[in-house]
Amino acid sequence: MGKKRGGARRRDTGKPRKDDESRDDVITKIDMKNAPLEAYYKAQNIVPEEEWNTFFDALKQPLPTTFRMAGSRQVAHELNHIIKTSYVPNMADTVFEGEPVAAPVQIPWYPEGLAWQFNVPKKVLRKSPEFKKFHSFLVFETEVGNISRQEGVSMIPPLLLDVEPHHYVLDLCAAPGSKTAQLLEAIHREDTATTTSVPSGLLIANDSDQKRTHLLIHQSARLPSPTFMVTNLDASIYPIMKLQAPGRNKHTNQLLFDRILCDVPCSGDGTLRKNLGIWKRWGPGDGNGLHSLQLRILERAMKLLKKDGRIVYSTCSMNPIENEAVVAAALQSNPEFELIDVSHRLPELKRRPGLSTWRVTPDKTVGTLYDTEAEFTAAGPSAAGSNAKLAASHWPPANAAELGLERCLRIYPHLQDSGAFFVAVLERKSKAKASVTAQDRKRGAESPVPQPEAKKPKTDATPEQTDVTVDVDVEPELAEGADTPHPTEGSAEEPKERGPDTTFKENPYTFLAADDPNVLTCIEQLHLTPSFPSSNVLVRNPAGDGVRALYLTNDIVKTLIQHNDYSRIRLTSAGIKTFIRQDAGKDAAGKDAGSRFRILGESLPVALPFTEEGRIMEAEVGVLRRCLEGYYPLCSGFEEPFKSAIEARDQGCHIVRFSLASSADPTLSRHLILPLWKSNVSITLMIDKKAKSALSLRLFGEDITTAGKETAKEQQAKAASKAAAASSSNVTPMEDVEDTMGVDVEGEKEEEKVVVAEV
Ligand SMILES: C[S@@+](CC[C@H](N)C(=O)[O-])C[C@H]1O[C@@H](n2cnc3c(N)ncnc32)[C@H](O)[C@@H]1O
Repeated sequence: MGKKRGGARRRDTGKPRKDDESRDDVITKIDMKNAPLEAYYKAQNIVPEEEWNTFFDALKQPLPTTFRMAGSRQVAHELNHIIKTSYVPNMADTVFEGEPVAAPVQIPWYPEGLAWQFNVPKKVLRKSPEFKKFHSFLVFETEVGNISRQEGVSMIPPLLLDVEPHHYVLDLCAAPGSKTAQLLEAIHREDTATTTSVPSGLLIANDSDQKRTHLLIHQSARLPSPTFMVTNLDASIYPIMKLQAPGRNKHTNQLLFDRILCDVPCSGDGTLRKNLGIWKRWGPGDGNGLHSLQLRILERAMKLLKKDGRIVYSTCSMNPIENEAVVAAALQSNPEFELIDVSHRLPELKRRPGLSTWRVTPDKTVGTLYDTEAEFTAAGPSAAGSNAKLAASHWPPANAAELGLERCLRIYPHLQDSGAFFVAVLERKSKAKASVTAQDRKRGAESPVPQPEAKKPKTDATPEQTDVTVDVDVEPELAEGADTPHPTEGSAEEPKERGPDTTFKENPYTFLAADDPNVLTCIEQLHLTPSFPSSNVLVRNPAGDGVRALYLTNDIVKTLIQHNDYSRIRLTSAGIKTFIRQDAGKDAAGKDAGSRFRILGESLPVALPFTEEGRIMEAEVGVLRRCLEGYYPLCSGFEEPFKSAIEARDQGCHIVRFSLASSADPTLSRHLILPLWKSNVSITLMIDKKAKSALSLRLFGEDITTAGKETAKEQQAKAASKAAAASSSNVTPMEDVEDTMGVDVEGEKEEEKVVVAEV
């Protein structure tokens, strides 16, 4: 299950739970102090002096719970309407233990009012009937991917990246994937509630931590996409991939991106309100140490970007060494880039400009800070912490004032009751504009361009070697500060070419021929239309194994897989698992019915546009109710006309359009399309039990599923035994220290998700 966040906070009146005693993040309000942290940020003047106390007090307050509506736009608006018109009015006048409790409110700056926040103690969520009901709704809708719990400020970078469905997008440090999900939604903005579009774009989510890449795969399962790939590489040496040159069979181009998100690893002190352990362990060395990696990642992104492309660089740290210093150094060495003014974007988001001056300390007590590298060097070896590895790029460059650093966004907790965050939006300019910028910067730079001491990306000076001709415009690498040639698309350097990675243990990715018997069988059994992209079907089976699952990709994902060694790019996932072969059990005569392909429930929106309309069955909401109430309702038990219709169908996968016209809630879609599996005498809905519960709550206002009823019984029994134990020991039972919504983006998700149909 998902990691619990901020969950280890000790209650004001209670002692820590036994299992909390060994944890370093268990901390009370009284421990929320760190003298070096306070001295450091005061010295950086990150907020005006008169604002300091408000700012610092806000850092000690519990962070509100925030969430946004995810999934297709139609479902998002539908659920938002339900929250606004049903749940919020219901919670509006809640009084708990004599105190009024505020209902959730929409986050004012988030587009279309699709994000919310609330701040109530956990016991309110558990004990107030109004909040409890809302909490269940959130938990279930989060489980099925219609709601994403995400810190409010962390929603900003993808919004400013301006992703469109045709863009090639790279998320370099992506895990656990809350921003990746937003990027996927942007690529899929043309999707309807029932059907997934097949955008021409691409999203590669990368993380260097192999375990965390699996969180990305899990996260993306909530929005199945044929455009999606996951890689497991060090972002600072991310390789250039090859792709098919249009119309030239034996030629490849280098893959450059329209949009790159660098949400880099950072000290995380912007998350002090929820990661309380940071109060104990924060030191200036964290940011100093991360600076070089952050800079190498941003500079690598710059090499991978198309001309006129956009990079968003972000951290959840307030430290200028991890923020403005990184951006300034990267701009210095890549003069064709500039910071974009986004002051008109998200107008209700309260923000402060980026800093143009900051100070650096090698001393963990923050006793001395140095304004320039020269001052630090002059202090000599006797200065505290002088052996710290500091580079010129830690300090503001001489021409910092000309870099437009005030265009960066700094978000602080007291501005709108949020976490702290830093965002910079950079664009690679076209030649004419860039040469002016470069000349200006050259003139402005009084000192040599600062470079970090720490290791630089291991890059060759030559473009990528390929086994076929590389069809790209390659220009010499732009000299720092030079005013002559500017790199064009395709000029990125390539880290040393590596051979296949033998340590990489994933199964291979093999495209099947369009007339492969497995593809033809799948098309025939599921009645797919001729428009089905049968040449974009891949399998992940080791050679010789029978074909079980078929994955679907779009064209760009296919060409990338075909032109790049999957182990070299450490490709962990590509495309979307759409069809699966399933044993059909016995037929009516008791004979083995063989195996048949079925559509995975969560991938139905991908397959639906290719399904013959005439094969979709129609049913009333009563049929759905029975399918939710029992695991395997008998075909013979349904009312006509569905009874005869289902009995006439073969064993295997069928798609049903349920009419919700008679549903009491007018805000719901009028249709719901779901896959079911027919065995010899019964049927079952092919969605997981949590998706069934979410659907049941939405349609019937209660969880009528068998699993839901069993869980409710277990919970009642647990509560009764807790109460009995408490009354016998005369002690109030300790509240659980669970995450308020039970699940977050790191939570594990079961297989399939509910699909709500178009009105
Ligand atoms: C701030 S987190 C990213 C959060 C993520 N963007 C999200 O919104 O869910 C930073 C991530 O960078 C990864 N990371 C650390 N060093 C890296 C490197 N050299 N290359 C790629 N990823 C790296 C970490 O494993 C971590 O998952």
